[in-house]
Amino acid sequence: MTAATTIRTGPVTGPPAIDVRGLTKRYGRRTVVQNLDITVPAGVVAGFVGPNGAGKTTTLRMLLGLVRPTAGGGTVLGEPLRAPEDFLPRCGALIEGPALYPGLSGRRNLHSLAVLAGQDPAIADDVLDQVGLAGRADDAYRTYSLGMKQRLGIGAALLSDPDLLVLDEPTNGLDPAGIRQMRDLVRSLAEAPPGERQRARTVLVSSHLLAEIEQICDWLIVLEKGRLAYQGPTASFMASTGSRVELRPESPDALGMLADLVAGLGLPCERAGDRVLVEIRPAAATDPAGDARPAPEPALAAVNRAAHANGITLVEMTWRQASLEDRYRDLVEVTAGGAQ
Ligand SMILES: Nc1ncnc2c1ncn2[C@@H]1O[C@H](COP(=O)(O)OP(=O)(O)OP(=O)(O)O)[C@@H](O)[C@H]1O
Repeated sequence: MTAATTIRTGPVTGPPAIDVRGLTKRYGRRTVVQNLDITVPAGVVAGFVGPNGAGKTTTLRMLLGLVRPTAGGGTVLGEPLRAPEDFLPRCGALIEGPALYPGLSGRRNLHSLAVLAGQDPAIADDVLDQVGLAGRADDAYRTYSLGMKQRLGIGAALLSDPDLLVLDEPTNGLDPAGIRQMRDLVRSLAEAPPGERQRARTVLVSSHLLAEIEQICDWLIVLEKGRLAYQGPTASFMASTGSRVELRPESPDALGMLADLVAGLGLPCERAGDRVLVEIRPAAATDPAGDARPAPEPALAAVNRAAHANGITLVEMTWRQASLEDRYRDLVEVTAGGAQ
């Protein structure tokens, strides 16, 4: 399957792939997942992000019927969470390192798994191609790099042609090249060659590598201390981040007046070296009541005009959009002191 011949099947309208409410897990007196409402539309690549110990693996295990929730319920692929036997045949998962035979080749490993599952072993060859291992299919598994082992593990999860694929930290321990290959693979898994796959495939991938998630996921779920910190389109998450503009006047003597002018326009700012740093907050985050602050570009134009009208020449205006990391840090601060 090549990128040129693939089309995206989702996101699609229709019932969500995952729709759970109040999902909670307690171990003894410790609540490790608290009251999660998660909705993942069918056909998206959804990123499940959170620091170590946030409860990602526990949640994924609950969604796959491997751990019984203390409270909460809902549906996976339209079937009740409490009846995993009804949806598991349509799921594939890589939750822990793949359990494959070191002495067998990649092909033999997948053939054996297919036969054990009562499937046509020929599917193993398609899957090897899909995960980029066709060229090394006959080498022993133990000779594979960590990235190749992970990709073969994903291959094993793909044997049943699942509608929902769950991958727990597939980039863990990989070098930058391995991460890049995994990123391309994960994206391609929600796509399908024309005519081959009529149903949308949903991929739920967990990671603490926010930059990776930002690049490959349409949908984002952020977990912090067992609680939901954000859920929605990745693009909306990014749009709700603020940005910062750095202004450098031609003369450092103008810094004080420039800062006053910017503050007079209602924009928070501070002086730093030969610059004035202006914070441009998204309107919704700044004032939920709807008292919108200027959007970045009109705000910049207003700053520029005010500077010019007061005889200040700006020799630099640099606009830096806050990264996913910045936004994530904000969220983590807000939700700190959560479930545990
Ligand atoms: N079987 C268990 N018994 C007791 N506590 C558990 C059990 N499984 C997980 N926990 C605790 O639940 C919390 C969440 O763990 P979990 O593995 O779900 O987090 P995570 O977000 O996947 O973290 P990581 O990225 O480190 O794997 C941790 O504090 C962990 O120690």
